[in-house]
Amino acid sequence: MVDSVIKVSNLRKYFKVLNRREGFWGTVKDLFSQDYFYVKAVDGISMEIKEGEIVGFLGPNGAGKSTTIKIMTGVLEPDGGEVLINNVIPYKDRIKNAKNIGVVFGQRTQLWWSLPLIESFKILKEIYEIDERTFKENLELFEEIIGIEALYRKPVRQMSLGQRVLCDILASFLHNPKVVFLDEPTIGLDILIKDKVRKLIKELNRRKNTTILLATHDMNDVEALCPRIIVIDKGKIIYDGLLEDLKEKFKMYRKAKIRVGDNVDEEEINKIKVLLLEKFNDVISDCAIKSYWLDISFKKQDVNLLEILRFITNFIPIEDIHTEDIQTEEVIKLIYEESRK
Ligand SMILES: Nc1ncnc2c1ncn2[C@@H]1O[C@H](COP(=O)(O)OP(=O)(O)OP(=O)(O)O)[C@@H](O)[C@H]1O
Repeated sequence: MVDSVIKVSNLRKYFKVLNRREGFWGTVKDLFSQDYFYVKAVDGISMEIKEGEIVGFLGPNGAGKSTTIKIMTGVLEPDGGEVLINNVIPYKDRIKNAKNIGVVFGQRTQLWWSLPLIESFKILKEIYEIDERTFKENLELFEEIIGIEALYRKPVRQMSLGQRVLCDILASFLHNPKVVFLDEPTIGLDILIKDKVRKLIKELNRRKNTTILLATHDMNDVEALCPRIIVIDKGKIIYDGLLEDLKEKFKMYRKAKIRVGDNVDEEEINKIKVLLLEKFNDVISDCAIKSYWLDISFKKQDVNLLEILRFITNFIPIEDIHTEDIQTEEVIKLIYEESRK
């Protein structure tokens, strides 16, 4: 049986936050204030992730993803519950935990800004006590997967964001950790580099059987890398399972993209949107306006698309229409909505 490398049970982390007042005198009064409230950043999370799994960790802003990762990496101590990363309690044994894990925060680098990349790698070799053979083997593997030898002499500050992220990912795998935490690794990257980053993550996971927890808002990351996803909202898990199963659950939804005539102005499109949502409020889950397009997500067994089209043409002309299955992004949105009902 494959072991669980990440084990978390009823994990909790609450932040005490001051109720701040406005203005100069408000700030002065705040200095003596006891008016606190608690933010339940992580509110009873449990999960088990097995060796070699890549799991997408999703949730809207402020859901508690980074706080959970900070607890798993030993940066924060939880207020309750249990956490074991490769059988180590991270906040109790930070050094041992650090040897088991790799971390990449998309917006920050762990590399030395002014040093050539290879020097950063050499420092990491010393910090993590990587033996010569492992170091050499990993550099050869990295070379084989993405060929970055040309970057070795380049200081990190001279790299493009994409090059920097690729190097940060490599650095996080250099000491052969059991688990790698990736927090928004593709944020701000262009589409080609995103693709390269995803391929690199996939290949490193395949070659090294590393467990990866990937926090992201980018559904293309999820599609490309994560068979399983854990979705959290307001500090609680609202879905833990296969992405495919979740899509199956919402497969009754379809999306119609409807192009209205050029002579229809924005105000009219907005009016139609309101009317549509009124008339089909049980079956249309979402209606967005993008330039001259109306993007409508609807439950296909409950309404015939022709009914919707007929309704629209009562008011404005339609020039074109495409239909497609609902995308992962909308599926995730639906699960957020369902959990908040
Ligand atoms: N140091 C802190 N002090 C007070 N509140 C905090 C602190 N860190 C996080 N929070 C709050 O805890 C909640 C969870 O934040 P967290 O950063 O974990 O969310 P997230 O899911 O990572 O969000 P995002 O996708 O925006 O990064 C938020 O309400 C946030 O404001």
